Amino acid sequence: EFYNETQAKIFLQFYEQTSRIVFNEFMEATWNYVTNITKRNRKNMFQKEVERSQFMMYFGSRARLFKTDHFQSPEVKRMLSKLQNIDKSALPTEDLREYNRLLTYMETTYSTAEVCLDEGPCLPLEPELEEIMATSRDHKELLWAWQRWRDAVGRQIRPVFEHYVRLSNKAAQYNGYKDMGALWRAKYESNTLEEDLKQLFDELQPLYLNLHAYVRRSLFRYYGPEVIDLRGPIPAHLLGNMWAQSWENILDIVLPYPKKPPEDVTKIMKNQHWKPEKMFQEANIFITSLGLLPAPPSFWVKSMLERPTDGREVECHASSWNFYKGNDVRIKKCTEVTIEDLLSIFHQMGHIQYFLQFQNLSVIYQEGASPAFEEAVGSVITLSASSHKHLLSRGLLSQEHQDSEEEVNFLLGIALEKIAFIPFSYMVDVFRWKVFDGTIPKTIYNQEWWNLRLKYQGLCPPVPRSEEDFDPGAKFHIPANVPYVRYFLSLVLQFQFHEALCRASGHAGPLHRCDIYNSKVAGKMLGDVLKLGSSRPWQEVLKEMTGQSNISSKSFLSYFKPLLNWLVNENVKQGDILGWPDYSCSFEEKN
Ligand SMILES: O=C(CCC(O)(O)[C@H](Cc1ccccc1)NC(=O)c1ccccc1)N[C@@H](Cc1ccccc1)C(=O)O
Ligand SMILES: [Zn+2]
Repeated sequence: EFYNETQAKIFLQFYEQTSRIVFNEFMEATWNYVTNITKRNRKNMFQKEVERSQFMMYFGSRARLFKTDHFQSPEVKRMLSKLQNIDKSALPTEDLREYNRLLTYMETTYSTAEVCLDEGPCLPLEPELEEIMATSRDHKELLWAWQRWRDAVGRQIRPVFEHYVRLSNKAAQYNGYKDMGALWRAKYESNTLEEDLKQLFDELQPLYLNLHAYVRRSLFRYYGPEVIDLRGPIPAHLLGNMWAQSWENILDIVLPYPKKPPEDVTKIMKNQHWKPEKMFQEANIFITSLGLLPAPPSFWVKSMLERPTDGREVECHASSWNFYKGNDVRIKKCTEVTIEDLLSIFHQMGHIQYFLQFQNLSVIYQEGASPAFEEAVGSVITLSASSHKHLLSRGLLSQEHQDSEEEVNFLLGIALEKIAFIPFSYMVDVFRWKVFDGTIPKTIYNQEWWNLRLKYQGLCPPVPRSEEDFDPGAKFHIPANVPYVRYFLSLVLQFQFHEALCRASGHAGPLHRCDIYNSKVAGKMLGDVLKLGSSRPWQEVLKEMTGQSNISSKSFLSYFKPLLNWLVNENVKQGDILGWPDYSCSFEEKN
């Protein structure tokens, strides 16, 4: 019955006013729960979630009634079509209650899990277990933490995961998609997404294969032939990270020129008595130096910058929050004083900057141009912040210049974070898309997870796995129902942004020496992208910023070109092969 455009505009106006209130109340209730996990707060969160879903159902179903074909305004068309995708809110009430119970159970199990020593304390993931995975060089201790975390989390999530999958697909179908993977992919407004992803992955593969071979050789030297097979996959507990997703913490083991070790920025931060608040101020200083918006006063009051010491249970995985009310934006992070956490804070402050820049847009457009844009904003600033030039200018390094060998050491450090992340960030949703579309049935979830870990990352489990285990459940985004391919696309996009911002700031020379700090030109270029939110297709936004309308691996490859030459040389010198033809970590004869 609503046909004409005028009524559509009135309908959207009405949505505009009411949605801010509903979303604000929902965000407050969710925030109260994740920063103080109690029964009462959970009940209140569920109540607000039901109200939000009823609200979305009302507007989502009415938005479908408009025949927009002959509407004049593309804006009205775009807004009405975005309103129609209401995700889980499309579920009937009983299914929705069940789904929310499952989601909260999985996320809370992950957030409150800990591993107890036979006698004495129980260790949570952050910071204790992550600290062990990052710093221990005893492969038996690493195995202990790796295996016990998976026992504590993955095994608890396994029984409910198939119900989560079933209800996710039901919700997707109510929204007109064949399964939840299709709904997630639709967010990228591209009908060539999967081919584009595959092409980007193939273009980056030579970098990864050479890094993998080089790291395997280094681990072979360090842990010996009983642990490492030079023609096989690498055991997943030896890479300095609970999920082997980024390997920067084992730079000391793999350092190309050990006689010229880089300064330990974490140690310098601790010597200079850095505190979490100062780390956030440091990121704020960088961002405002670009002429972008500062974190508002309420940010410093309302955020949770450290794990509380009053015994409250909290969700520690870092996240940034928009409360759709004036300038109320917050970060929740259990910050430790380390360089890794400082860079993670830059990532979070990127999300905050997006919120601040698009806050005058319609609520419907208050999101990134694509989920990859949201993730790339903070990470592109991190690329400048982690440069030798920047850390030196901020007093976090004291050694003036880097000779060519020190530069290789530096580039390898960045490669351990960024290149290692390529296959992991690609495969997490390859796994979930196959689970959603039924290619991977529930009987072989774990076996298929490890088949993909072997195929893409060249890793294997350090001990035999079974279908009682559910190792994907040990990674936050899977119990938390957060899509992951956004980080793969962000990995490529952040270098494309970096090159464009560096060029705009007048940088000349190798990309890895660029620091856009203080560049108002770069800041304006970035701000103009963020102001658009999701009001325009991301391809148009990218074209305006970089001149290209497609995501391209060219910038990523040119950033690491100097290192690739060195790695290829090194691997040839060592006679190392690329890949892992011995496809298993045979446990028997080694341990
Ligand atoms: O998970 C994160 C950082 C958290 C976040 O900022 O991406 C966070 C994830 C999250 C948490 C709870 C609910 C939903 C998503 N995302 C945000 O806070 C966020 C996302 C979109 C808009 C606004 C905020 N990083 C990923 C990948 C990554 C990114 C960058 C460097 C290293 C690693 C990881 O740790 O595996
Ligand atoms: Zn993020």
